[in-house]
Amino acid sequence: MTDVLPDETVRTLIAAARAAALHAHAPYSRFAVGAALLMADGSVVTGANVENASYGLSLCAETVAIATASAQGRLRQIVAVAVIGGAMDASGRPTGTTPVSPCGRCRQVINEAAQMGGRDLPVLCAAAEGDAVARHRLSDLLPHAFGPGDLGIS
Ligand SMILES: O=c1ccn([C@H]2C[C@H](O)[C@@H](CO)O2)c(=O)[nH]1
Repeated sequence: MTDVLPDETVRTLIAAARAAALHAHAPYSRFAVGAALLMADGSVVTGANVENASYGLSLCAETVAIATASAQGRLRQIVAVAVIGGAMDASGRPTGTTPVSPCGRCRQVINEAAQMGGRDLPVLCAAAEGDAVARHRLSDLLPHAFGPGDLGIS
């Protein structure tokens, strides 16, 4: 269990999420989101939002990152999540200084990784620019969650 993330780790994860957001496919909302997962071995897995012409089929950055970790057989090894986002400028770079918080569906997707990994994940919420970081725990963002334990799975 990662209790308190060192500031350097927080900065590294946010930088990775910002780099990932540059690959967002977000021509409809023009809101780029990047997510970075800290893995138990110290490596980082990232994702960016992938929108769709059928708007409701769009994939959030956090979900893309978690699916990538799962595809690598590492769903249980996620120890922290960072998310950043912001409105894209003309060149496609996310902008702004207001931290972004995971949407409700992403909180539930993060919860699957958290509960299967036996952790209460730190979720770091930052903006495209600036130093503001809101440090949450998943259990604060999604209290009383429905999860694998409700189906007898651990
Ligand atoms: O937690 C979130 C919230 C929103 N988005 C994306 C979805 C859509 O592409 C864009 C605007 O909602 O931001 C994410 O990637 N993660």
